[in-house]
Amino acid sequence: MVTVVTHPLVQHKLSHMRDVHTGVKEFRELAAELSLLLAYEAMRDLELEPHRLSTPLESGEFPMLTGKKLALVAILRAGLIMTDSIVQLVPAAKVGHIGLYRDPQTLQPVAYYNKLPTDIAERRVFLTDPMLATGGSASAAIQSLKDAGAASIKLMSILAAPEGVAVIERDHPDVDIVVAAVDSHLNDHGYIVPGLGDAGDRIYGTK
Ligand SMILES: O=P(O)(O)OC[C@H]1O[C@H](OP(=O)(O)OP(=O)(O)O)[C@H](O)[C@@H]1O
Ligand SMILES: O=c1cc[nH]c(=O)[nH]1
Ligand SMILES: [Mg+2]
Repeated sequence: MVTVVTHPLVQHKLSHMRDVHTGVKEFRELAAELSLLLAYEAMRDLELEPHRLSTPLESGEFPMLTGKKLALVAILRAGLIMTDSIVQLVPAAKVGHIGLYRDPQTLQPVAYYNKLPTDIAERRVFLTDPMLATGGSASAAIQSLKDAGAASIKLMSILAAPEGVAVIERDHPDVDIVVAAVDSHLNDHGYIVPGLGDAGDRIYGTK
């Protein structure tokens, strides 16, 4: 299932991220803010259970998070900006990292790092990468999460191409996707059009 978050705040911030005139500082801030808004949607179905506590006026039962513990997993590099932001909302979550880069010629993902919480199998996993383009990187990252035992995985991206969404639906039909927009198509270099350019380079100022 793909959820496109159409909230005006999300769409407004995304348009600023797309703008070629938006500089590194603002791009980074927007990515972090958008990540919080996407997490608000992606975490909508977290379970609550009543907890007894006293307000200054009376005692009662009030809802608090329960159920499975959480893990945030970033696909390096660009996914880091998202986990760094979202962990503010769920400070008890563990954070994992999967290092992948996309070979510019073949567009195939190349793995270079993997560090996941040892109890990932018992956690609800929120995998972050701002860009879902061909879907190769996200599909490989989901496979390595499953190989490590993860059974509940949601993918959070800022922008997707229809091609990437189709790859995840084909390879991992059990994984829900939350995005701010699904764009038109990929160009010959595997870039999302109209897109926002190279997310990693725009976040870290490497171009
Ligand atoms: O869906 P795909 O076609 O696999 O492309 C998407 C990947 O490309 C970008 O990373 P990149 O390879 O530029 O690495 P970086 O984050 O280190 O810049 C992006 O952050 C995704 O991980
Ligand atoms: O458009 C794209 C495609 C892959 N990676 C990016 O950062 N941007
Ligand atoms: Mg990049």
